[in-house]
Amino acid sequence: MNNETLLKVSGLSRQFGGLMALRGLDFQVRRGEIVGLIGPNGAGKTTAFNVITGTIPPSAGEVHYAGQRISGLPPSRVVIAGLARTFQATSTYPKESTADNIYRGMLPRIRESLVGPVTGRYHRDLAASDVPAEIERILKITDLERWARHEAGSLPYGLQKKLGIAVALATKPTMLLLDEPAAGLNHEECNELARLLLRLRDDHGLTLLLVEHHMALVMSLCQRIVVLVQGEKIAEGTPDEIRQHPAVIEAYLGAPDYAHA
Ligand SMILES: Nc1ncnc2c1ncn2[C@@H]1O[C@H](COP(=O)(O)OP(=O)(O)OP(=O)(O)O)[C@@H](O)[C@H]1O
Repeated sequence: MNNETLLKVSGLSRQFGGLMALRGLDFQVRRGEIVGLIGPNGAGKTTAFNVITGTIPPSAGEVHYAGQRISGLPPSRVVIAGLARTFQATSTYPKESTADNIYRGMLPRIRESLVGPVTGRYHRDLAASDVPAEIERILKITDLERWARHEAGSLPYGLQKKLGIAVALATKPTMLLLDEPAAGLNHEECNELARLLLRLRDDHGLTLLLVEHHMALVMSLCQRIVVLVQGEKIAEGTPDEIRQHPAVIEAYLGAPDYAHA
C-alpha cells in the first residue's frame, strides 16, 4: 500500500423524496487498501455504492477517482476509469456459460469489437486474438477453470457470486467495489472468498472497498473501516478502533454477528 489517494468521496449526499439516504459522506481509499463500509440495514451503504459507480446521481457532493472527477459520469465511463463493482444479488446471465459471462465483461476492452461503434472512448487494450487467453487468466485468478463451460445459472450459489467478481475483473479494474460478497456463503466459501480478495490485492494490485455484514470477515480483511448509520458516517478507523468505538457499539448493540466478531 502507498499513500496515494485513489478514491475520494467528498460531501456526498443522496435524497429519495423526504429521506436523506446519505448525508455529506466523506472518506478516502488509498491505493492498495482494503476498506470496509459497514452499518446496520438501511444505513446507506448500497446507495453510496450506487452513487460512486454512477448508477444514480448524487444530490450533492463529488467523487474523484485517481484524480479524475467521476461523479456525474454514467456507469460505463466509471468502469473505464478503472472502478468496477459487484452486486448483492448474482447478476450474471444464467443461460450463458461461465466463460461467456466473463467475455461479456471484457467486451468494451476489445479492439475493433463488432459490438457498438469504435468511438475511442474505451481503453481497447485487447486484440480479439488475445481474448481466449484473457478469459483463461480470469478463470485462473478466480479458480473457476473447471466451470468454464457450465451454464452460470447451474453453478452452486457460492460460485455464482465468485463469477460476479470474475465478470468485474474482466473489465480490468484498478479498484473493485464489492456489495455483500459473503452474503449467503457457507463457512468454507467465506474463507475461500477471503483468500481470493487477499490475492486480488497482493498479487494483482487491486484496491478494494467492501460492503459487508459478515463482521468477522470485515474485521480480518480490512485495514480501515467506515461506519454509516442513517446515511451519516459515525466512525472511521482500524478494526481495533472500530470494535471499541462507543458510537459503533451503540449502533450495533444487540447485533449478534458484530458482538462475536
Ligand atoms: N431508489 C430508492 N428510492 C427510495 N428510497 C430508497 C431507494 N434506495 C434506497 N432507499 C432508501 O435509502 C435508505 C438506504 O438504503 P440502502 O439500500 O443504501 O441501505 P444499506 O445500508 O445498503 O442497507 P442493507 O444493509 O439493508 O443493504 C433506506 O431507507 C432505503 O429504503
